[in-house]
Amino acid sequence: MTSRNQALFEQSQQLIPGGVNSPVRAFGSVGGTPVFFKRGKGPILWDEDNKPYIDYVGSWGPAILGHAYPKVVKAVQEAAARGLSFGAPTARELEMAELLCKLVPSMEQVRLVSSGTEATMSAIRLARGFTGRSKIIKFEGCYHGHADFLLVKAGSGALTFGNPSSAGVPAEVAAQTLVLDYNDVAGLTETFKSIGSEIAAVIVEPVAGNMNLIAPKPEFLQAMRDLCTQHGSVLIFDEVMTGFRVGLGCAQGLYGIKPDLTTLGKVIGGGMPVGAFGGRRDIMEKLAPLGPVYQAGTLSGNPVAVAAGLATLKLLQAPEFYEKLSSMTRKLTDGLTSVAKEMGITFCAQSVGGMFGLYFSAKAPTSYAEVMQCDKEKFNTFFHAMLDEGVYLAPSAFEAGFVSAAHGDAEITATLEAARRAFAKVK
Ligand SMILES: Cc1ncc(COP(=O)(O)O)c(C=O)c1O
Ligand SMILES: N[C@H](C=O)CCC(=O)O
Repeated sequence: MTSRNQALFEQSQQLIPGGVNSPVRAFGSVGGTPVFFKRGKGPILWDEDNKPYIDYVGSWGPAILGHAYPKVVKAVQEAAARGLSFGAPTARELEMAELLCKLVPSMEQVRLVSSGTEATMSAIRLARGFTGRSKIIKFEGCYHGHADFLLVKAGSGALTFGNPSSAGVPAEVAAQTLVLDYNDVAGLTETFKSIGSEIAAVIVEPVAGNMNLIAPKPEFLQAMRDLCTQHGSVLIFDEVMTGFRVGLGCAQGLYGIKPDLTTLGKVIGGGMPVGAFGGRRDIMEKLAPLGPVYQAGTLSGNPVAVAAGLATLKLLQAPEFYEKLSSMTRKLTDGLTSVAKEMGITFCAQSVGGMFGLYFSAKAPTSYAEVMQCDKEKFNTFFHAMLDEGVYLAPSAFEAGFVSAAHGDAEITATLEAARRAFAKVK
């Protein structure tokens, strides 16, 4: 690791807990010193020592067009020049709401917030206010941000650091969250059979991306749709990661299942802090100021953030955008799988749209239990070998990766060449 990164990390640890402003950035899972980035352009990031990396993290998903995309940067600059925040409605928020309601199949109304966590936290409160019930169902290894009632057997950094259920969450709050196995239709059906009338909401990542990547079995999503309808529970698709990442209609468009509420973040802010939740009109109308469920935000619908989001969403509607993104992502995962096979490494990879999973196992996992059986030590060796080669993968075996529209054949070829040398170190 180069010296300026190290010096910055040492100084940061004096002033910022763990030296980072979000735990997964700390390299706690893979070991070593986190990279401090100073610049990004297209698919490339440069660290503080000017070393370039092909980036497959994309700010954990938002950078779908690549870094510093000129039209998005221009939209931000123009919006900033008009005023940074008004704390009052703007015409651009309406434009954003119109676009989201047009593109997300189940969305009839939407409210903007400033992060994915705010979106999921608010959606759960709304579902509870709407149904008058308290209990919610989530799935082990899914991460929905850091609200108390969702930090129960959670994925992402919580899983990486071995605290899937955080300290500081009162036991009585956690007791309202039932945790079931992802892709387990029988477990879900059984739970609804015994306490269906008490369930306010089921929240799910329709493609799980916070315990590596787990694709949903279509019958799993269908079962939760049917059970929620049957028992009057609110189905929430947490599309903070999958929204506009797996397709223009999000995961719900891809799998043809309409949730009652959807949460969004990441891509819809184009790299700026934006989240959103929306869905059925009769549910959304329970929100203040119309209804009794309170929810608010000083910077909600911030004009600069909305400008970045709108510019990004407009560009995603270009013909064939998702076909090209998906095919480039598949080229990466197919390429990595075949290099590993040639070299006799037990490894596989898969993608959904522009997100992907890498597994040191013979087949792609379908549950949290199977993810835990992948070889984490091999992933860590591979991660560091790739980092040395100038390829920046997510610094944890429990995170999905992301390809942007700026990644082309040149980056994929360079990545596969790097992987050949990195796999040699895993052997
Ligand atoms: C599926 C999912 N939901 C919610 C969140 C929380 O979003 P944020 O980090 O913007 O609060 C994340 C990511 O962190 C996520 O991946
Ligand atoms: N897995 C998380 C989001 O999807 C990673 C982002 C973070 O928590 O810093």
